[in-house]
Amino acid sequence: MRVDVVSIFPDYLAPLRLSLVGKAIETGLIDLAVHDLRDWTHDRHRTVDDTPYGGGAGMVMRPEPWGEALDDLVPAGTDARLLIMTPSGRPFDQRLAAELAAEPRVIIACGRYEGIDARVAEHAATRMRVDEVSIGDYVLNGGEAAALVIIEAFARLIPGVIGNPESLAEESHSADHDQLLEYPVYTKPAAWRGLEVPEVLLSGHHGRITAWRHERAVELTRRRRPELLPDAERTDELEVRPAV
Ligand SMILES: N#Cc1c(-c2ccc3cc[nH]c3c2)n[nH]c1N
Repeated sequence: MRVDVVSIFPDYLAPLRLSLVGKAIETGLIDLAVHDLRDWTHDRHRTVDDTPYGGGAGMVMRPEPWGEALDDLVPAGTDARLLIMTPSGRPFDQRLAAELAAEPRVIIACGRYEGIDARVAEHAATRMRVDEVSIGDYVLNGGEAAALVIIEAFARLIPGVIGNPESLAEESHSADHDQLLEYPVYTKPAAWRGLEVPEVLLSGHHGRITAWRHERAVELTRRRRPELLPDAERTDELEVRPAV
């Protein structure tokens, strides 16, 4: 998979060279290129922003550099998916991560200031698939942090990136796990600061362990994210429980 990221702060994406995503890049599973949007400006000050039409605070990113960047990165006839990071975008979730993991080509546009001129998305959509995406209902200063999150989320789903693909199956929000939150995990020592590992996990009884883990996953999901519960697991009674 080829991933291009365009930003005025390309160094912000340096952490992608670390850890699992970094290994995937080294082994060629992912071909990552990070670009400085200012390389597509032509004035002495390498200007990427201007005042907003209609007034208002802040500045808006000019369409011309973005248009030229996308022309170069996505030649006519190329099958590519453009993600534009924006707080007003569609919520990013595991389903979209899985979709992106199957794409041959993803370009990620990281805006700054008050955002990117709306015509960039409009024009790009005439020749590629465009998704305006948000990683959550809070406001960042730019799209780079969101790009890091999204790239990590989909890169780890690419076959070969995670050593043991079985570990993907039981994760929170994974389609294989009924969209339940992940059950609590424990490791040695069996007793730590007076706190014991649940006995069932020491029993070696795999059937009981699987059942216990599912119960904990449902309980946790009901308490923290009831909207994720399948209908069969929902209960209407108000559960007063310690906030954990
Ligand atoms: N994705 C996402 C975002 C953003 C975001 C994205 C791009 C820009 C450009 C200027 N400000 C931005 C905020 N804020 N919160 C999110 N979930």
